[in-house]
Amino acid sequence: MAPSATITATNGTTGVAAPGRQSYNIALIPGDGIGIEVIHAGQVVLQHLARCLDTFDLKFEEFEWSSAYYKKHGRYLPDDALDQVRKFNAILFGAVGAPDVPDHISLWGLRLALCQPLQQYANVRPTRILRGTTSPLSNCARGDLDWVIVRENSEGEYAGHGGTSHINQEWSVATEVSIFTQHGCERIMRFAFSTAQSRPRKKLTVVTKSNAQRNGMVFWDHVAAKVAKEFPDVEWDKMLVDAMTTRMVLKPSSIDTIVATNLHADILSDLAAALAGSIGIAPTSNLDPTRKNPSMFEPIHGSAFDITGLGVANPVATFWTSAEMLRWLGQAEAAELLMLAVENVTEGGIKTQDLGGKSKTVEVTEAVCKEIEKLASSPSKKMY
Ligand SMILES: NC(=O)c1ccc[n+]([C@@H]2O[C@H](COP(=O)([O-])OP(=O)(O)OC[C@H]3O[C@@H](n4cnc5c(N)ncnc54)[C@H](O)[C@@H]3O)[C@@H](O)[C@H]2O)c1
Ligand SMILES: O=C(O)C[C@@H](O)C(=O)O
Ligand SMILES: [K+]
Ligand SMILES: [Mn+2]
Repeated sequence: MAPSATITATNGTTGVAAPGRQSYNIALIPGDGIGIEVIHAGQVVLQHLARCLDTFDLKFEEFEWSSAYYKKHGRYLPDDALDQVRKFNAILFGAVGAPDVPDHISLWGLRLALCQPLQQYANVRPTRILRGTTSPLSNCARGDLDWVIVRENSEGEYAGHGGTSHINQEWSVATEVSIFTQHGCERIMRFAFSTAQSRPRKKLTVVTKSNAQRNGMVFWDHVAAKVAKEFPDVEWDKMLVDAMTTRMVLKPSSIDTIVATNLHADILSDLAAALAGSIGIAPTSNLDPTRKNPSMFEPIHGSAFDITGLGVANPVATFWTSAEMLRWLGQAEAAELLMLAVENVTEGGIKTQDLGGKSKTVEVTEAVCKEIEKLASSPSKKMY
């Protein structure tokens, strides 16, 4: 058998391009609100891409797990949900959250109920300014903001430890305990250092709060320093999370790869997306780097109740997410072509309102499909 080519992906991992024609089974979980709108747009674009390139196949199966399902069945997922999704090569997820369900029920019922048991411990959130879009920062050129945020995705502030007692008493008490384990910290640090190593600048910032959080975060720093020794070619620094927000705004070009805890990175990544132009463009990969379980890909944003049903949701975050999914599956060329098509469209001014445009979700989707067709049939297709 011919050896497979190794491809370095922007999500900091290596995908393996198989020698023959590949077919991938994708589980679609659109979820709630605009999640449904953007995932269907993503499916259209992915199907079109596969058809135009004709080098691999995609098969989709949609799952109705959502807040509507919860209201009907009293739970977000059936008992065998994990067994069902394990049969797929990847999961494309929209968002979960409904105005009439408490947010902690929806998040723990669906997103965390999938990514935690599937050991998708690395949450990867690249951000950059796409062609034809601008940063709200006045002196930030396109190349000045090109980051990858690595979010610890299995423990920390999302460990699920805590409780409430003496409810409705004057002495009510609630705890939310952050957990930092050697295993969890080491694996995410190793992933982050190797992500930094795979990028041209080989530069990592470890975000912390070890001045105030004197146990977990001191431990986090200690593990970072230990793992750093395995990566002598990666230049790294450490920054308190509050100061990191100012650095992101004032000195964006000083940053390349970032690693932060589950909560810190959640907050920093929404900021990063906004600084790159909009939360409507930013992708997320929930990766199980061991590949024992399927990884899950989703736009960074939520279900956006305020714009649900208006047809104005930006599908670009889902398109970029889809490109990251293809890269993870070993289809790096298709991913490149998809991103080229997306940026040709944003550069051409076909943008939703969050990017200052007037186009609807469906218009952006159609424009990206047309662009894919053009690029796929162009004789210089090998240029991307
Ligand atoms: N991973 C997830 O499933 C996920 C992520 C974030 C929030 N949520 C849930 O979503 C619900 C709403 O949360 P929120 O309002 O804090 O965050 P949100 O990301 O849904 O929306 C924040 C703001 O950004 C805008 N926005 C988001 N995506 C957009 C897009 N694609 N195009 C244009 N504008 C977009 C929204 O209109 C809103 O004004 C809550 O239930 C929350 O728990 C889920
Ligand atoms: O914090 C979360 O996990 C929910 C959401 O804000 C996300 O970023 O996925
Ligand atoms: K999402
Ligand atoms: Mn978030």
